[in-house]
Amino acid sequence: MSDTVETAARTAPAAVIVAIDGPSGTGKSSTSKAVAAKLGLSYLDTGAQYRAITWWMLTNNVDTSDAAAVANASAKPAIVSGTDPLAPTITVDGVDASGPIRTQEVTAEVSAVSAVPEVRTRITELQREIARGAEGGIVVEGRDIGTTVLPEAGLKIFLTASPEARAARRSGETKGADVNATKEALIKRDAADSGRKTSPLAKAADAIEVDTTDLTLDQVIECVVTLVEEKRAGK
Ligand SMILES: Nc1ncnc2c1ncn2[C@@H]1O[C@H](COP(=O)(O)OP(=O)(O)OP(=O)(O)O)[C@@H](O)[C@H]1O
Ligand SMILES: Nc1ccn([C@H]2C[C@H](O)[C@@H](COP(=O)(O)O)O2)c(=O)n1
Repeated sequence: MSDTVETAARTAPAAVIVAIDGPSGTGKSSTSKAVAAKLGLSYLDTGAQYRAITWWMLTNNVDTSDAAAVANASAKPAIVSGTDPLAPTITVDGVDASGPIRTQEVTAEVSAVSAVPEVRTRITELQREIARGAEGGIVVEGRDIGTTVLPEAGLKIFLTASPEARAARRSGETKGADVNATKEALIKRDAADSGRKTSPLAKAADAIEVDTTDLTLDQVIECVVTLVEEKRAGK
């Protein structure tokens, strides 16, 4: 090994896999992106992948209430995720899907599609492949990352927040949205995601829970950055 390579190997922080799970609207995406950008890690939004496959089902007239039909079609779409935290991307069959996957229509159907075991197997394989390929480390956010997708993750965080705080945050994004209706929709989606048989939304036994109800986004980011740095330092 040359001196330069040896020095780089000694000084480069160890590649870490960070799993960030939690219910809807707890701040997983905002926190994960910011933490990954600050620490030079890759970033994977696994919810976007489930949304992408749901969008494909809807645009290809697959009945999303028919689990067998969804299972049969689950291998068809080519889903590609870009992992730069400053510009994450998602394409389906080569088409940019970042806008269409955020529609109400997709949000309403994504829990049903993501509960189908064949869909989970397919998307979980993609996620593991991406995490394995992220040589500098990665922050992966979702619902079952710490429990099922990457149980070997070096650091697992489970974000929570009260339904009221989460609804207020979401309503702030869509001006004029009814906070109570938003809250009911969040609670319904969490119940479906927690209640499904295959790898439900759950906190891993070794995850650190961070209640973000009374924290600003900056405070949550700082807290997670500190936890990653401590992990890298072997504390
Ligand atoms: N601690 C916080 N305080 C105030 N607002 C926050 C906080 N965390 C996140 N937000 C805001 O709440 C909204 C939802 O956050 P975000 O999309 O990161 O949540 P999420 O857990 O990824 O949600 P989902 O699972 O539905 O994708 C965003 O508008 C974000 O800016
Ligand atoms: N690891 C994951 C990530 C997401 N899902 C499902 C359940 C969510 O309701 C949906 C959309 O996720 P969001 O964009 O809101 O983070 O995708 C899942 O089952 N497992």
